[in-house]
Amino acid sequence: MNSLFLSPEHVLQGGYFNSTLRKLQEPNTSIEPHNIMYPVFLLENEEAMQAVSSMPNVFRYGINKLIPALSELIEKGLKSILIFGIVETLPKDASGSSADSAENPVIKALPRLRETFPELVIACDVCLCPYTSHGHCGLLGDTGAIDHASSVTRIAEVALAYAKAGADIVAPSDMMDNRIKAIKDALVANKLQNRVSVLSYSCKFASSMYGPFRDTMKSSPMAGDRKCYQLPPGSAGLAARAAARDVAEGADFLMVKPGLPYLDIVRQTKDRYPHHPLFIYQVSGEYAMISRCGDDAEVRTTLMETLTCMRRAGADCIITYFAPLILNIIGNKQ
Ligand SMILES: NCC(=O)CCC(=O)O
Ligand SMILES: [Zn+2]
Ligand SMILES: [Zn+2]
Repeated sequence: MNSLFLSPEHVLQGGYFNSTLRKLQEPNTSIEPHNIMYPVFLLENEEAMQAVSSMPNVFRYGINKLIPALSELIEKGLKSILIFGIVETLPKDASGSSADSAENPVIKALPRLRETFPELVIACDVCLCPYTSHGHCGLLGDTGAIDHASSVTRIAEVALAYAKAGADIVAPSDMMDNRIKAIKDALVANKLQNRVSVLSYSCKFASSMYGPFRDTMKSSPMAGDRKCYQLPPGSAGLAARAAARDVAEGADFLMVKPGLPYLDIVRQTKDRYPHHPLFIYQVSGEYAMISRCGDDAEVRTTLMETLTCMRRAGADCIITYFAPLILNIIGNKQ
């Protein structure tokens, strides 16, 4: 009777009955420190430290508070960060001039971070929205629509300024067409091409899951939305073309953002570009959801399951506000 239901070639459970065997069944899904990048919010006021109300356990730091916080995390294994500058007193204007002025918090902090943490990989988000009066990611022309040529020129200028100040990676999140080529050209013209890489937010969707981040950064557009430059959530085709374009323009690394609802795009991108390390941005809305999914233990297991699935889908590195918690979890396991 039993044999009717147990045809040997259909028995799978013999292959995963203990944890070592289960690990073998999950290839390339381990979470090690180099698989994690930590986004940090950097304030102008060097002594400030503010909690982010919409994101539990996330803070905005002035550089003098950020350095000790990072030291602790680096001791636990942190390998890379992604910096977002926030201006509070510096002017926001039509050209986003505070993005790369001498007073910009990122420009000021980079030499100190570089010197204090020589081994840390420092990526800088490159966008105009935190610095423009209108809050759009590019510059606007007379009609109020994005002006492509001036936007790309300005984005490349800002990326170059961060590269010169000490960034290892510049990460344009603006989604203006052709910016990767403009940035690569600027790096080559300044002989920085072999010590600065470009992480393209290649497949960045116009998602509703950026809400807590925009509160934090005060970077919502004053009017309109970003649907004319970020990708429509249902479009796998545009995501494929955007990745292809960025690869052709010389992107070193690709990204899919947000993460969890877009794992099909992660797999599609990895399959087409297996030789380009692929990042996922686990965005603020994902952070908020997982943070509230249950008690501490449930948050931890849900988080680690999510990261495992992101790795399974093809992600090499996950940009996540959970980095401090992840370092604790994987540190305790080893
Ligand atoms: N350019 C960076 C983002 O838009 C981050 C979004 C998020 O964490 O919600
Ligand atoms: Zn932006
Ligand atoms: Zn953005």
